[in-house]
Amino acid sequence: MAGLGPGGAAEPRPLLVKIVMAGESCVGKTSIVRRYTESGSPPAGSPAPSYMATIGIDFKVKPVMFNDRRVKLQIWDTAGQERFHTLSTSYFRGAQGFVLVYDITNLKSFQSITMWMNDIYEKAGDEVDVILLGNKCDKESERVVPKQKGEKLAWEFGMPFFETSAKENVNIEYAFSVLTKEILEKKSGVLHDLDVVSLNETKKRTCCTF
Ligand SMILES: Nc1nc2c(ncn2[C@@H]2O[C@H](COP(=O)(O)OP(=O)(O)OP(=O)(O)O)[C@@H](O)[C@H]2O)c(=O)[nH]1
Repeated sequence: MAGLGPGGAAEPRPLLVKIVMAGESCVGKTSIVRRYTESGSPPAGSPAPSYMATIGIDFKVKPVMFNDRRVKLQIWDTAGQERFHTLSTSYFRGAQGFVLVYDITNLKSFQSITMWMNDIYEKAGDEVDVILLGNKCDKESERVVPKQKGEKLAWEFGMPFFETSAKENVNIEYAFSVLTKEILEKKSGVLHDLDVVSLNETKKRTCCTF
């Protein structure tokens, strides 16, 4: 149900948007979600934490405002390891948006993007909004995927593209704001209304790492 605003008027419920992170293992999906949703993330430039693979699935909620409307971004962080592929892609259904990530220092992660797009189309349909991120752009000396290649692939699929660094906090907030805008401008009519909840709330469900 709707809550009461400061003047006693009924406030519309927040909109729920389901976004799924996708891409190969170790490209930085969890780090990107943490950077975006956790105010306590290590300052840009901190040493990279040791890698802990996501096992199964995990989600966080990020409250944002869009055109004076409260929105809850429910961001699902899937495991990139091959052995979790069936489980991870089963969460693609019902998503309104995808953040598809490769690592600019890992050619295989870039070459797998077309396969991930096929999974997205198959499970979520071809109308869904997707953005492509070339992550770890702070590691310029180890780059093996030129920026132009990322731009070209994104252009072929008709999706926005950004190079990002979860470590240095480059383009993370901006990339999510572009995706949120695309989703809400196109699909606001079919998004779910939710009960009013605190906008400061950031929930974490299962976090299974080893
Ligand atoms: N230099 C640098 N390292 C990063 C960046 N993003 C992530 N890393 C590191 O890359 C490793 C893998 O990051 P994760 O976020 O766990 O990768 P993931 O894609 O979630 O991996 P899975 O859970 O296996 O799917 C970790 O050691 C991170 O600290 C970045 O932007 N720059």
